[in-house]
Amino acid sequence: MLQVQDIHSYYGKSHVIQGVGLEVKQGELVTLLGRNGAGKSTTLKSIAGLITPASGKIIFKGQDMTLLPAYRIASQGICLVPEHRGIFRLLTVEENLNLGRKKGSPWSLHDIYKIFPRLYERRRNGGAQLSGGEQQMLAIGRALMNNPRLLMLDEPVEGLAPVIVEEIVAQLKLIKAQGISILLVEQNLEVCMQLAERHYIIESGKIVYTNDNASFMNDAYVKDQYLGVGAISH
Ligand SMILES: Nc1ncnc2c1ncn2[C@@H]1O[C@H](COP(=O)(O)OP(=O)(O)OP(=O)(O)O)[C@@H](O)[C@H]1O
Repeated sequence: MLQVQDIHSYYGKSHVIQGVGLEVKQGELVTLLGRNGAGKSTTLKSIAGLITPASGKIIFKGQDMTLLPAYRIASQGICLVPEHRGIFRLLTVEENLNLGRKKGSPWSLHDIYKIFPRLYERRRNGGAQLSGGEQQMLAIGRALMNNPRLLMLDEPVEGLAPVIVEEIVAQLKLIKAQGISILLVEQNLEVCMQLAERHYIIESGKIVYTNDNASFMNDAYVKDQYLGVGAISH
C-alpha cells in the first residue's frame, strides 16, 4: 500500500533523512522506532508532504506521491496525526470532528463516538478543556473523519497515564480492525509490541533494522543497541 523508496530530506543544509526505505501493507500496523532526533517525525512529515523529499520516491496505492502538496496527499487517504495533536482549542469536540470530515467520507460522528465514548461525553466541551488523552483521541477521531487508508501517528501515548494508554491501545486495535493501515512512531515499546506486525528502527536518518514483531520482542540486543532499552523491556 505504501512504499517509501530511498528518500532524502533536508532542513536547510541539514541532511536529516538519508535514504529511508520502508513499506506498509494493506491493513498492517508498522512502527518506526528510534532515539530522539533519529528522524522519525521528519520521515512522517516527508510522507505527508509537509516536507518535500529532495530525492527518492513515495508510492501510495500504486501512485507516485513524492512531489504532491500535503492537501493532495491527504485527499488520497494518508493522514498524519502530529505529535502536538493540532486540535482547535476554541472549538468544541463536535466542531473539531466536523471540521475533519471529508466530503463523501463514510465516517459519521456516531462511528467516532463508538470508538471513543469519552468524546461523546465531552462533545460540547472546548478543545482546551480536554485532558491530554482526550485531546489525543480527538486528534485521531478527526483524522478518521477524513477517511484515511493510512493513518500515521506521531507518539500518540506520550506523557499519558497508563490507564489512558491502555484505552488508546484498545481504540487503535478497533481502528486497525476496520482495515486501516497504521504507521506508528512511539517510544513506548510495550504499546508497539502489543499492536504491531512489524518494526523499523531508524538511526541518524537511516533504517538500520527491520523485523516482525515476534523476532523483535525476543531481541534484547537490538533494543539495547538502537533504543537503549534492552534490559528493561523483555
Ligand atoms: N524544523 C527543523 N529545523 C531544523 N532541524 C530540525 C527541525 N526539526 C527537526 N530537526 C532536526 O532533525 C533531526 C531529526 O528530527 P526528528 O524530529 O525527525 O526526530 P525524531 O526521531 O522524531 O525525534 P523526537 O523523538 O525527538 O521527536 C534532529 O536532529 C532535529 O534536531
